[in-house]
Amino acid sequence: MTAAVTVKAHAKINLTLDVIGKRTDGYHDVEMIMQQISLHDVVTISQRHEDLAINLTSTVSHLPTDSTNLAYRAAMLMREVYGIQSGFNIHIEKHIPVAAGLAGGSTDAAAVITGIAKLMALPVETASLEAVGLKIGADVPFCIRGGCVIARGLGEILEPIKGLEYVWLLLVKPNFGVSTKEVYGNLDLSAIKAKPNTQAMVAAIRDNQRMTVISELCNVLETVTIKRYPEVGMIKKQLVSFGAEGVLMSGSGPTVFGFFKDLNRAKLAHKKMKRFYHQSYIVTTYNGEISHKGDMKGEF
Ligand SMILES: C[C@@](CO)(OP(=O)(O)O)[C@H](O)COP(=O)(O)OP(=O)(O)OC[C@H]1O[C@@H](n2ccc(N)nc2=O)[C@H](O)[C@@H]1O
Ligand SMILES: Nc1ncnc2c1ncn2[C@@H]1O[C@H](COP(=O)(O)OP(=O)(O)O)[C@@H](O)[C@H]1O
Repeated sequence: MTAAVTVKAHAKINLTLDVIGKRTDGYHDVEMIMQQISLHDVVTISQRHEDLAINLTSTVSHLPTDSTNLAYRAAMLMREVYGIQSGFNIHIEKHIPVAAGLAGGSTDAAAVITGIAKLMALPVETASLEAVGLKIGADVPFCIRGGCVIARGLGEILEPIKGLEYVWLLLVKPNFGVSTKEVYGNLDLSAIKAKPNTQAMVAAIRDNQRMTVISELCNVLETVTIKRYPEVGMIKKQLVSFGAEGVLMSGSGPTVFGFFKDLNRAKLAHKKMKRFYHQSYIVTTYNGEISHKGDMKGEF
């Protein structure tokens, strides 16, 4: 049996995000296009033969190492669902900013689920692992699937689509985080004026119509987060003034991403934004190892 498994846990952005309605359980039905990006954590998992403990370590001191860490919960759940009689050591090399709208916690949980399945050579289908992932959070099934999808339902009904081709993006995370629960909780569906056109975005991605992709960027959760944190709107304007062709907040925020024509323009804007926001990263879209041209964790 393999001694340790290492998984790259990629972050995501939302190219569109629509909320269709509120459900009776308090959750919301969504329709959104999710795209993985090159920025990733590195999650290493090994089996503990001596006990049943989950021993989690990470490179950042403020990240919880107990059952409030989604990666920890994922390991507990895998043990329970598949009757695994051993513990696990999990190490997270953290690069994705926390509480940022980039699915940092969800992707670590997804990496633990797929990592344990591989480590233990479990004969399971991806769909079963996604069902386990949904018990942790709405974004976890997508993080297991990867690439680019239209996500519906809570975010777990996944329709894979052709991914956005290699695009240079600058991510800027303000120096605060937001709670996804609070953002959905403060959403007033009747106040939403601009809704995404999911099919128009799918067609623009498929046909590689860059300018149409940019004009179709739309996230209804901006109505909540930008109202509460005007700084997010200011970052969008700053990115445009520094050369971004299109800008949008990812997920519930507060991270903003901007599209850049080439790496040089992205680097110029990055230099300017980094003076105010140390958590800013040049990244690319990510559609799997084969099509990807490098290994960037956001080191620019
Ligand atoms: C907004 C999005 C967009 O991709 O991402 P993030 O900004 O979190 O990255 C997702 O919908 C977030 O997914 P995720 O962060 O996994 O959500 P969960 O942990 O399952 O839920 C956190 C809270 O958000 C609310 N929630 C979440 C998903 C959903 N479809 N409807 C909801 O109302 C619920 O109040 C829930 O208690
Ligand atoms: N492995 C993890 N990485 C990041 N955050 C985590 C992790 N486990 C639990 N969390 C918690 O989950 C919350 C949401 O973080 P994160 O998943 O990064 O944000 P988002 O859902 O906005 O993408 C934070 O309060 C954070 O403390």
